[in-house]
Amino acid sequence: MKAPTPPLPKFARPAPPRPDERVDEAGRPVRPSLQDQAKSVGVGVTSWVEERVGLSPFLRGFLFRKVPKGTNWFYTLGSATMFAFLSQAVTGVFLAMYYEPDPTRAYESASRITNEVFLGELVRGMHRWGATVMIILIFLHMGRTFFFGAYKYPRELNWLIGVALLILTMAMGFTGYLLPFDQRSYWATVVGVNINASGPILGPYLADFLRGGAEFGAVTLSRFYAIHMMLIPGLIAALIGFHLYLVAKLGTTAPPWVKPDKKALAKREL
Ligand code: HEM
Ligand code: HEM
Repeated sequence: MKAPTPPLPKFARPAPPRPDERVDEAGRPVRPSLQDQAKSVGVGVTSWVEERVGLSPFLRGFLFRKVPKGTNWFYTLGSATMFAFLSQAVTGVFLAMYYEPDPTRAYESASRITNEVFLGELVRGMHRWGATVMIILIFLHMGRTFFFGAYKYPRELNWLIGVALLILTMAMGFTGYLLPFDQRSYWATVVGVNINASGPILGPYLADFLRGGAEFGAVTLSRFYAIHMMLIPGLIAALIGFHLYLVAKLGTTAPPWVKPDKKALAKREL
């Protein structure tokens, strides 16, 4: 008699038989077909990861979630903003490989990127114009969510996270602007920091924090560089993650001209 199989721990699921472990009715091993062998290279790797990570229910829920009738191109503006940010991150990392955050070297290193580094002019141009594109897209996306009433219950928190993302994105533009360290970027930043200093109560402290003391100098540049390269991108990435989690959890707002589908609402499908 066959020995009973020991019970699996509660949390474990029996693994499906692998192509090379299959047996026929008489219990003889079945040679995997060529197709099975080919599958085990690609699909095998994904299922190996999936069996251990278990992300597919989450991904399926996110990628195949229902969206209301009437969803149109305006709904792509959030994703477009996200891709602008990703493009900024990729081009920014390449710029950081050549850029030197030192007052005596910054201008020279930035012009070396434009004039000498292979494709440097293209990458720097993409980063410079990408910054403007991201700001335009974020405002258009904010306009879409405002005019479609997507800030109302239950999405108020997502709107507030959006406001934080807007402020952080503008702070990226401000901190990045100093980095080329030419006359224009230097004096524009001096003016910007002085405007901050004129704010009530916290203003002078914020200006001291940005300058790294009472005077503009080498510390100011490395501070702006660290804030631009690490602090704010980390915050933006984390907030985008939370923003998207809420979009998936709460669903998408229907356009104002589409009547709510009461049946779907009752079933909490939208
Ligand atoms: C992870 C993300 C990012 C990294 C690693 C990064 C890195 C850099 C570096 C190394 C520079 C100096 C090179 C240069 O001046 O050409 C720079 C410049 C700049 N960055 Fe970023 N950046 C990032 C994201 C952003 C974002 C999201 C924005 C704005 C929305 C932005 C706006 C700027 C601007 C305006 C400049 C000045 C460009 C110029 O005048 O040449 N950056 N960035
Ligand atoms: C880095 C900036 C941002 C990124 C990457 C981003 C990304 C997204 C994405 C991908 C969506 C879902 C698709 C869509 O509706 O477009 C979304 C929805 C939403 N976003 Fe943003 N967003 C950003 C900034 C903002 C800002 C500035 C606000 C408002 C102040 C905002 C408020 C919202 C709201 C309320 C929704 C829900 C829309 C709905 O239910 O129809 N987001 N965001």
